[in-house]
Amino acid sequence: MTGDLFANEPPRNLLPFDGQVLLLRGIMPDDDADRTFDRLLSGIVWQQETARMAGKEIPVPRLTAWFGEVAYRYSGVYHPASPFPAKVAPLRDLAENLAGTAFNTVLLNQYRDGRDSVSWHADDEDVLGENPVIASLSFGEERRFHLRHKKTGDRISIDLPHNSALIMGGETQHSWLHQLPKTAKQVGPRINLTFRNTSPESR
Ligand SMILES: O=C(O)CCC(=O)C(=O)O
Ligand SMILES: [Fe+2]
Repeated sequence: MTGDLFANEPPRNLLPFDGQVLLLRGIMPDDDADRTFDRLLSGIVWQQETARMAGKEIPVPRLTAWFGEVAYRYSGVYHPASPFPAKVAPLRDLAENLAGTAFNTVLLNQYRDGRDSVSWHADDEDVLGENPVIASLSFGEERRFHLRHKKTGDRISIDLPHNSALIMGGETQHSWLHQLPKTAKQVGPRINLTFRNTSPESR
């Protein structure tokens, strides 16, 4: 018994228009969520990717990992298919159940502290198809997530707690950008898994 009067309410759409964003809390028992966080932090081979900006290779302000049943290209880098490891496979099953759709790729982000971030973007690559459903699982430190409408400038702010899932669907990626800004607060690491359904890319 959590004492939360609304614990069993269906989640409501957090966007006012042009898409659907749902936040689901407590997606697994707390012990499992804590264990999942520890296992991902220590058991995933985290990469420091770089992005080319004004002719220079700049380290992206977070660590990443990628797994998928199909090859994928992001930031111009070709990633051959790489099967889901045992630590991630059950999380895919959970994401599929929560979102009601199948996923064949996952991008993991580790935000080591408040200096790590992801800047404004939409997950609108052609290989994700029209109106993709994306399930984004959060473990570890709570961080704030922003959405900004591309035309109206409307802004939405959502705190993403440990052991939660953010499901984005409908027109969200056409109409809205999202970011996870840096914070001046002293914060510990956060891990995010972004499950997607991607069409295969050829080299
Ligand atoms: O960390 C997050 O919650 C968002 C990550 C994200 O937007 C992405 O990987 O495309
Ligand atoms: Fe994204």
